[in-house]
Amino acid sequence: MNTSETHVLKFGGTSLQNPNYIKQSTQIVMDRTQQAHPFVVVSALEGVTDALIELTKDIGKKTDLIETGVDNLRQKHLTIFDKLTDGQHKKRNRLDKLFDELTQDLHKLSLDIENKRALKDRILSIGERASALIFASVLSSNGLPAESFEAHQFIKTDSTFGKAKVKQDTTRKLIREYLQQSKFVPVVTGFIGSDSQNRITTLGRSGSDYTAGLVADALNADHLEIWTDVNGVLSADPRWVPTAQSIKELSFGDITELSAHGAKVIHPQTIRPIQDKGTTVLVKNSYNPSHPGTSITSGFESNGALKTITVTGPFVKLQVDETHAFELFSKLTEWSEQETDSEAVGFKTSSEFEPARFILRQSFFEKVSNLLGQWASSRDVVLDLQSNLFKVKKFSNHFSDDESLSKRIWDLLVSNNLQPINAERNLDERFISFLFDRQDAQLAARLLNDYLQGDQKVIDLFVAGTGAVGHTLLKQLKSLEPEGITFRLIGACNSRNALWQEEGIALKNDIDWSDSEPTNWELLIDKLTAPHRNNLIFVDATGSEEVARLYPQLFENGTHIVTPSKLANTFEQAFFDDLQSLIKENNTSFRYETTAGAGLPVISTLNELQSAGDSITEISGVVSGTMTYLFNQLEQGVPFSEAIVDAREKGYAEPDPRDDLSGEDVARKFLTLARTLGYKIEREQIAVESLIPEALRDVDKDTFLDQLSNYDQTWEQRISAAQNKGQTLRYTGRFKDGKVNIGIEVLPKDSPIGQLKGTDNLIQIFSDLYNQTPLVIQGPGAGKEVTAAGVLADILKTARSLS
Ligand SMILES: NC(=O)C1=CN([C@@H]2O[C@H](COP(=O)(O)OP(=O)(O)OC[C@H]3O[C@@H](n4cnc5c(N)ncnc54)[C@H](OP(=O)(O)O)[C@@H]3O)[C@@H](O)[C@H]2O)C=CC1
Ligand SMILES: N[C@@H](CC=O)C(=O)O
Repeated sequence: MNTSETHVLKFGGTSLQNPNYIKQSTQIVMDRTQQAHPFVVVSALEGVTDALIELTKDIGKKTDLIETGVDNLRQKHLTIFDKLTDGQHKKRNRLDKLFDELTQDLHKLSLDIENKRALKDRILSIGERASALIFASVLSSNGLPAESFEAHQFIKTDSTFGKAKVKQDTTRKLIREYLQQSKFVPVVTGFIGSDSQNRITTLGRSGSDYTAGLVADALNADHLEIWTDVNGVLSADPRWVPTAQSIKELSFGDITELSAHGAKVIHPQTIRPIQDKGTTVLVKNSYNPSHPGTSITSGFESNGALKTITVTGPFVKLQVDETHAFELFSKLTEWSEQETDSEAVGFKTSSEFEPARFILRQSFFEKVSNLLGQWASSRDVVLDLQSNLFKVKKFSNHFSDDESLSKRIWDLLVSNNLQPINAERNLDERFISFLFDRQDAQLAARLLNDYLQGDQKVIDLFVAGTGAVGHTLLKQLKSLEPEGITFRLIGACNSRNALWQEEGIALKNDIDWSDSEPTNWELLIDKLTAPHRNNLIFVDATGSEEVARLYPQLFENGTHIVTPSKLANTFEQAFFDDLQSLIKENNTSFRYETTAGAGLPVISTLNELQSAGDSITEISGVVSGTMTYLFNQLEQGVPFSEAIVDAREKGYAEPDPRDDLSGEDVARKFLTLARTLGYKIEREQIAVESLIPEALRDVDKDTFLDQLSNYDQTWEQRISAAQNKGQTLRYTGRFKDGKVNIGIEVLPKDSPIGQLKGTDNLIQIFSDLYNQTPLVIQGPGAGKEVTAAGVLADILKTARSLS
């Protein structure tokens, strides 16, 4: 063991939630011995302190539940012990005995024969005492001799049970005496101490962090490491802000301030014992030990870059009539002096002559409501009462030197229709705080967090349709790292399953549908149009009419849409017009580049020519990849029926290949192009030559595919006839003078269109500027890869246009 450095590693309950996590945490300690002398501090196993608190509640009325409650805890600990150790009998007996002790203490508590508060602390201490025993035994069983220490032997406190104050000098001396001499790796119980009469005390919730700080101080540790279940200190609580990011570095001042203002990172006292030392504090993720986490040092100067949001609550906003305002103010002042929670009471106005407004912690409000009840017997005193409110606080060192920062924050909230119920700005303490109801608090926290990430924009995506195009798109998205943009896939669905994960679905090759629900568009639309949505791009890769008909609802809610589906633009003209108005009114965007020519830049070229003042006079050529593929296959002797099935299997043909063969797909493309240019045309006005044999026009898809081979010979003859004359068949379309014509053309094999290969499209654009020779766009016009890439390009353009 290299003892040149001393590292104190504290493992919280989340790092000790089951045998696998305990094993992982002990492995971290074992690996550390290569580099330093480790001292371990542990919390109780996850959920155990809560279970102990629950057992103590109303104990007098439920003594019959003591045995079962204790037995559950005993079994939980012994099972883990047996699973992870090589059966160290003495330690197992000690563990077992702890639960006998617990039973006796719970009975004593029910009989009310001893100081209740002291008894409760002793009961709560069982969690840490049991976990330290297990942790040390696991280390020893794996070849690293370790010894558990009960910290009440050396952490000396006053007798404030539940939140005892530590006597730091005595504690420091005793920790050194006990731990420095240990030949083994010490595993210390967090959270507990003892008073001058050696009665066990506790240091308050999350007090194990504080224990670790005290141990680090006494041992002059080089590192104090807090091991938890997230990648260090995050920019916000991920339950409020799923995009919260890990902060690389913080100063001691930053962390103390954040902890005091509700960031549940580490116990506010943790840093105090070591703040004048050179100890580096690291907050790390025991599930992801290679992540650097957050480093907190006394020397670090955050220089205003403290990018953090906290959300605290719930609060109550109370306004009383002026006759009672002063009395309530005095009473609250008196009560708040005894409160350790700095946010229990907030005053807004407090003059004798006007209604006063108070913002109170909801739990504290109970005290106040009794008083109001007494007053209410004489008259109505409560003028306004709002509950379930939350404070969103943004921290920055820059409020004092950058006046525009708070204005920018206000503008951000206002532009998202967020009106705080109350706002406070506190220059000295470096934060600005807004009070909202729960829903607005969530949106505000997300907006502020995303804004604070500076250039990094967070864009939510929902992908409907995970077939050929949708699935390929998700694969392409996985390997994309666009500068300044983080895409968060909040949902995806196909016709069977819908998966929704507000915090973002992990982008893997295939979506894991195990937590999905059956697809239900009514429910999905409710979620997609929830009022707090911001910067959401809905991608429709379904080709489904049901989905395309939902666009108006999405646009109305400010959602942006990207789609390769030709449907929405080709329903009745009135629907198209309606979409255009909604897009304008709601300042949203609609990108559908891949609906004509797949990945080829056809629509953007038309838009650019028009916006440059050019006037388009004709669009003609081949816009069906499947048709080019089909004719080329036929020329190589592949039967008609096989070529169609093959085109679908390769992902060129539409979900229903009859849409290609009927010419419907080409009609939709020309209709889209014409409407994009501003022409008003109904689908019925377009003449289309269908390749579907008369007899198969009204049969279902399976019968159609079954009977297609009956027509193989006819097509073989038609193709050879053309080939014999040096000609070829191509399916073309022309839009000119407001009219569209679509059908088969017989062309010389060596003409530009006759030479098309694979799934090529060739689109000629004639305009005032391109009036002699057309502007020609040529390339593959079908296929999942090129189409998905085109959809991705539209997503990126949309994302870049959003603020
Ligand atoms: N393939 C190409 O080359 C090009 C395709 N496009 C267009 O892209 C779109 C998708 O084509 P492609 O990927 O080939 O088609 P697929 O048939 O391979 O995929 C369609 C997907 O949409 C899902 N779906 C269908 N209806 C619904 C519904 N009502 N609700 C939810 N999901 C639904 C299907 O679910 P399930 O998996 O359960 O069946 C499937 O996952 C079409 O509009 C097509 O015109 C555009 C340009 C080129
Ligand atoms: N089925 C279509 C796909 C692209 O829009 C085609 O073959 O062109």
